Amino acid sequence: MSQHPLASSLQAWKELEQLYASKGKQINLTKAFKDDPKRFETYSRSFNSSKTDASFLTDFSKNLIDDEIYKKLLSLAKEAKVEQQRDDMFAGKPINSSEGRSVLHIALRDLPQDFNPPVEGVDEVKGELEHMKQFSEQVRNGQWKGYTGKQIDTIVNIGIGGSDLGPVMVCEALKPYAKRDLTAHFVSNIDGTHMAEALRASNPETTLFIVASKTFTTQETITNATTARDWFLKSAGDKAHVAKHFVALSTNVKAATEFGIDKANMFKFWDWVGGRYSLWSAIGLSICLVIGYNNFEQLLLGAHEMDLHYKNTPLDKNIPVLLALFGIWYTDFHGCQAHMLLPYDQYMCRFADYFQQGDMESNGKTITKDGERVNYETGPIIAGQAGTNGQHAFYQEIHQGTRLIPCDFLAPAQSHNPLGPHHDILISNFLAQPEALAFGKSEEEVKKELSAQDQQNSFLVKSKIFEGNRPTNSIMFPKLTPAVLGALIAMYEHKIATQGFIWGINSFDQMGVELGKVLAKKILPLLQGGDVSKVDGAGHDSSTSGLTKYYLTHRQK
Ligand SMILES: O=P(O)(O)OC[C@H]1O[C@H](O)[C@@H](O)[C@@H](O)[C@@H]1O
Repeated sequence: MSQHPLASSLQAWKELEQLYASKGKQINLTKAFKDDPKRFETYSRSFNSSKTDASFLTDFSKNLIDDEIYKKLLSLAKEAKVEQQRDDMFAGKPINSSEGRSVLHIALRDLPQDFNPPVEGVDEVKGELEHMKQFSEQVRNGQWKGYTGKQIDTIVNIGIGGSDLGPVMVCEALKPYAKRDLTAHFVSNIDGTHMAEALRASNPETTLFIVASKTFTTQETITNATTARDWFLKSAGDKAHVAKHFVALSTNVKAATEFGIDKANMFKFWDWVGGRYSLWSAIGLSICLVIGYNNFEQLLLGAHEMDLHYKNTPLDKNIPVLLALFGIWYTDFHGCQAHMLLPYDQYMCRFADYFQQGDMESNGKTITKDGERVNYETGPIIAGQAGTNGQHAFYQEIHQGTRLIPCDFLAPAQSHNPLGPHHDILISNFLAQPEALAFGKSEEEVKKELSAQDQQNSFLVKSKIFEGNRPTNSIMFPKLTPAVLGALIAMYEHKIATQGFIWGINSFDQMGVELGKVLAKKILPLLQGGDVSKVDGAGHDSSTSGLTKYYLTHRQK
């Protein structure tokens, strides 16, 4: 028997197809809630941690499920051997099979050493954390001085993808814990504008550049870092000063050394840390600098508590597993294409961007680990925005569009900025949207609100109807603390992993980002050569050649 069979060949999958056809698509949430006054109790789950302040409530009751479907989804997880695959991950087995690597971001936050996978490098985690602690404390308390003896007041994190999105998202989410007199810029894009704007706002005497790249070969990051170093040396002159102003976060010590970074200023991690799972590693240095090491440690500990929950909780109470299963129910049986992440917390405004990479780069795959092409959908399109901005932008389609778009709503009970009536108003929206999505507004209700004349206008009446039955998960936590954020991130990481386990795909490589990079490297010499007459013979299709010629004739001379 194959190790990673197509999910569609599993018995539970086939039974779910039948359940979808016989009743799944007709589940009516209004009726379901009326029939079962305890539906909220039945389908909500709590996460509590004894060692940190991380806790939250997840309400799954507004999903298009009944008891039979719910149980069948759990059987799907069992039959797909989710527990075995999860345990293999925690044990350090090389589950990233295309690259022959373990997947051990859980080891980066295993401070109490509960898992201790026997993999090379795991025993170095504590030492690297200690290095990050010492360095970040020196910078924050002003002991670390720039080349003219001044304290650092600006940091520029240079990285892209996983070496950017995590630090950006967390620094934004935990701003209430930030050292406010330390300005942090995050430069990712190869577009020179990104670096130019950061440099414009920085002083070479007081700026620390953090070059964050797992491979230390990424074109954007190396180009941006080189530009930053040139800019710095224009003022500092002597190359010896680079050591005070440039540090590297990488698994590639050799390439970082070649770039000119002092060994003492390198923070390393290991090939078993995926880029999009790396904020817990040295890649989190900018987070330590901004919020302080102790808060960073709380973030790790909160995530670790979620790791324990994922590892040790039976499937029917296992929050990441349930999120994964409901997601599969929509993606593969209801045919949903997208999934929205909607945090009602301004500080979480980059959360959906972060998990856009986390989910789409992990599960946007078509080939199972056995090399077969899947005959079902895998990872959904992830998007979202902080509430209530999204309500005034794209919620129209979620409420009344032709597509079913499942959403996760997240919100804190307490605000870091309790300002007049704001938080109650915010939360009233957080509560109202899932209610509106689930229960809608019937023709009868619409008519009651209209004048006798308007009631005759069938277009108007129909336009105001909300069909309802649009599924949501709601997640509430007391306050957005570092440990709560850590647990929430880990929860989604494990949701993504669980879905990948069920779909039989490898969620931990990213071969799909390679081809475009290779082609860009082939095209670049044509652009740098600047000879329009050479374009047609360069072996590109007529569209690429036509666009290249347009660029060469219109670009800056
Ligand atoms: O940290 P690096 O090596 O610079 O990679 C940056 C990014 O590059 C690619 O787009 C992918 O591999 C991402 O997963 C990664 O996060």
